[in-house]
Amino acid sequence: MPTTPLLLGCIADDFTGATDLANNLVRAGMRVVQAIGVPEEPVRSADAVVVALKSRTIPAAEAVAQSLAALRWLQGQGCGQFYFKVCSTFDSTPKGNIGPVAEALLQALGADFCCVTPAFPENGRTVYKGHLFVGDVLLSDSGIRHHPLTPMTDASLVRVMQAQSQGRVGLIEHAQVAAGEQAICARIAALRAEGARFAIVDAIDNRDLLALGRALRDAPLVVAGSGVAIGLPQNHGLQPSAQAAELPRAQGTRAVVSGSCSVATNQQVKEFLAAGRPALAVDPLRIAAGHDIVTEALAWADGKLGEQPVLVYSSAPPEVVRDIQQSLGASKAGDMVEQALAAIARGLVERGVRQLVVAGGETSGAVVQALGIRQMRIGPQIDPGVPWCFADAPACGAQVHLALKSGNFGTHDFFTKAFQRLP
Ligand SMILES: Nc1ncnc2c1ncn2[C@@H]1O[C@H](COP(=O)(O)OP(=O)(O)O)[C@@H](O)[C@H]1O
Ligand SMILES: O=C(O)[C@@H](O)C(=O)COP(=O)(O)O
Repeated sequence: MPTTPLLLGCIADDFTGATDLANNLVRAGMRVVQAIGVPEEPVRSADAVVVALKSRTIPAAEAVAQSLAALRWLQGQGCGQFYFKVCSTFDSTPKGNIGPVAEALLQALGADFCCVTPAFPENGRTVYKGHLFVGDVLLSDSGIRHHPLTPMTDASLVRVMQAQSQGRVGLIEHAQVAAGEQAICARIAALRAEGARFAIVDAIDNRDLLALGRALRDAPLVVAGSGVAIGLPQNHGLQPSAQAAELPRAQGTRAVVSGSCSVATNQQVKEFLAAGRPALAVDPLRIAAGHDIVTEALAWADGKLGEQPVLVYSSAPPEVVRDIQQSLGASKAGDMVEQALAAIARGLVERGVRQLVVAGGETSGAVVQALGIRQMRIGPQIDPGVPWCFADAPACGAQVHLALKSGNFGTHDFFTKAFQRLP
């Protein structure tokens, strides 16, 4: 057992999501350690641990098994409350994995109900009447409808969650959330009395999330994007803190590896190219044809690494991704590209890159695993949802600053701005 029990035990379904959650907890006053997979040793000097899984798109039974293993470890650390971090765009397949994992966690905790909301207003994710908006448009009209692995075509979260769950899904509407903690608690009690297992919760601004956080003080489980995290540390007397954890000074050369095909990332790649910076495109069809893309990319990087960041990317617009998936299959194309980019990232760190931005959740998972990283310290925020982190990368015998950027997060100039934010 650690010296003091953890206040919050978190399980994130992907690696960028985990840093996003850790970032919001740190800003709201918690000391947070992010573990890659279930840790083998206890964590000391932390209020919360975020266990990062890569379970968003794997078969539901595997996602359940991994999440339960994480839960057992967190329970062993004395955690009093648990947080299942899902994507702010509710990315999931028709078979899950949000519903099956949430139900398994509830059962393991001996609980019968939990609130579910991906709302993250600071990043334009709001929920109203149970419908998820991304910026000004419904989820189903946003770029997420073209996601390579988890295209989201229905904005009704009650419907999406119900399709993945055995238990009944209800709704806590904005009027109740805006009325504050007591009204939310009353609505939760009513839904539980009606036999609902889940409630999608409307939230359109941080005030809503803070009220929801207070109402969830005694909830055993929360299923949410990172937004709700801003409202939980207050329940332990912790105050928001603008001071992110300090990280060591940055060293080495800089690189960006991007496997995200999301709208924001495509724009960030475009802006990097337009500035005439060194960039290399990776073509999935050439990987499939047996070309040694990894050696080619690293040979290219040998001549380019220096003062300015380099970019290696497979990011592409939806019509190009569609063609590639038609010829290779979506899952095979995804795996191949992830493995290639992960091997390239490892080669870049072996060549002295010590400041690495990775764009894409699945891509980040593959890169972090290839670097052998087990734990990350969370540092200053670059943009909402994306902090710098610092980690030992034992596979390369190095320490590295890493920014794991969710596909749709970050401003257009993220791939250059990020490096200016490091001490
Ligand atoms: N050009 C491409 N064609 C097909 N699939 C691709 C291409 N580039 C990347 N991918 C795959 O698309 C998926 C993108 O997911 P991810 O890395 O999670 O990004 P995001 O954070 O934008 O969702 C990954 O599995 C990646 O390997
Ligand atoms: O909640 C979010 O949107 C992010 O934290 C996240 O999980 C995004 O996933 P990717 O788009 O796959 O990076």
